[in-house]
Amino acid sequence: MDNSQNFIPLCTMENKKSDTICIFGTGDFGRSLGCKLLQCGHSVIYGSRNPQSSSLTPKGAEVFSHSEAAQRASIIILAIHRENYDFLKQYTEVLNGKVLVDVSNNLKINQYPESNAEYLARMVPEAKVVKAFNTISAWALQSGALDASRQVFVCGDEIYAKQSVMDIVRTLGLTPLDQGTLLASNEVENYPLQLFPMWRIPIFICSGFTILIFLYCVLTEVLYPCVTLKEDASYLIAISIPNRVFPIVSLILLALVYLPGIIAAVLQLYRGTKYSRFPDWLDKWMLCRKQLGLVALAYAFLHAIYTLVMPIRYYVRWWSNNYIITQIKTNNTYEFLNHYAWLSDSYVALGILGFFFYVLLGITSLPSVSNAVNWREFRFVQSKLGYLTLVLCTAHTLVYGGDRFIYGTYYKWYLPPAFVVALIIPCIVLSLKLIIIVPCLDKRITKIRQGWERNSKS
Ligand SMILES: NC(=O)C1=CN([C@@H]2O[C@H](COP(=O)(O)OP(=O)(O)OC[C@H]3O[C@@H](n4cnc5c(N)ncnc54)[C@H](OP(=O)(O)O)[C@@H]3O)[C@@H](O)[C@H]2O)C=CC1
Ligand SMILES: [Fe+3]
Repeated sequence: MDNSQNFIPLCTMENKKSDTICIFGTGDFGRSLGCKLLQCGHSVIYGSRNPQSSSLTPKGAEVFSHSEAAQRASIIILAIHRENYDFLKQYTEVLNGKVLVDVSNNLKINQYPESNAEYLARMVPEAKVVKAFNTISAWALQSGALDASRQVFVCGDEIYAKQSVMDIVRTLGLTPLDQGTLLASNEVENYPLQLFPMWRIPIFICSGFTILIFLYCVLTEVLYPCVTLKEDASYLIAISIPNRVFPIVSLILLALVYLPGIIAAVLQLYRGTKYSRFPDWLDKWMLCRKQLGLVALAYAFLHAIYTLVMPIRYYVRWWSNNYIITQIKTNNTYEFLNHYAWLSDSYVALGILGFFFYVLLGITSLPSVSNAVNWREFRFVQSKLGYLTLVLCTAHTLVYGGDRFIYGTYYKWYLPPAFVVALIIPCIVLSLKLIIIVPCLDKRITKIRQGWERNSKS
């Protein structure tokens, strides 16, 4: 049966606003959306199980039975839970050719084998099902607090139906994002249920390293002196230990941003082709590199701030006063060591430059900035400047370590393992990168990446 005559695409704003929009369900979402539609100049009617007793519906909207309401409109928004869709079976006739907007969400990701919108399309095959509005909450529609969620994902198989819904979305001051056909509805329905999916692995890795290194520092710098020397060094927990943890974790995370790219290059070199899938773990790792880098930047920021407050710390002031008083008492002047001045200035300079490029990397990863550069420029900044940052930060840590070990007046036995932990991954990444950029390997990898080389291993 051809029902295309039943549905007339809405082309102009004038048509759009005069066309009646029907909402099935007078619950929270139905009422909020209806209210917003009325405010924006649309004519709204409701379809309800109990048209007489629906007293909470917004002023200016009439409430009818489902079949009567459906007859009066060409667009019907279903503000009803999927579990209650069964009643629609009795109205398939009147719903033929109408645009049915599915706004439903589920309680769990992939709760049903097929998406709610596909389920609806199967139940009312002659209707034009469009998925929309599920990412906007009733509360946000009511209170106008739409700052965080102005985007409305829209998908559907019928292009005109989808276009009409997108036009309505625009008249509400929201931004429609075309997600394609109903095949995308599963993803659209899962979207509001996700909790920072791309951030999970970075936060997990970062928390793991933070806890381990923090515990190591507390054990060696607080508990060990407490047990062996009966010394209370617990004040170190507030600033000294975090300021050891943040740079170490930051450097490790920055190296972990570049490690998957190197593993991928080694794999491609080994396989001799790019036409072969990476293992799943590598894919996931590659996808969360930006988030890893941003967490690393946050830790670098903390390290910078913690370092800046050093001079106003009681412990540091006491230590430096004591140092001067000791010289006076012993009538002794410690000589100025030129190489020591060089060493300490070098690690500070390397740290400042490393931090500067770190921030630059963070800024260029912002969508508004990355949109302003082309792909090659973006790759240049993220890759070349990224490696430069890694080199500077690794050098900063190495020189700082050298400063402590060679000339430091307070060399401690527990520092070398901490430096090894901080430097091992960055050093692996940098050495592998040095090997990969050897001209013959670099040429080969360029060939592979441009698809000129395929071999039997693919
Ligand atoms: N609340 C929110 O913030 C959001 C909700 N949604 C989606 O909107 C839909 C509605 O949610 P919400 O308004 O919160 O839910 P409510 O429970 O508040 O409202 C659901 C409405 O569905 C109707 N209904 C209930 N049972 C049946 C049935 N057996 N047969 C026919 N109609 C029935 C009722 O309307 P009546 O009595 O008039 O028939 C009821 O008011 C859901 O699919 C939800 O996932 C999407 C985004 C955000
Ligand atoms: Fe530092």
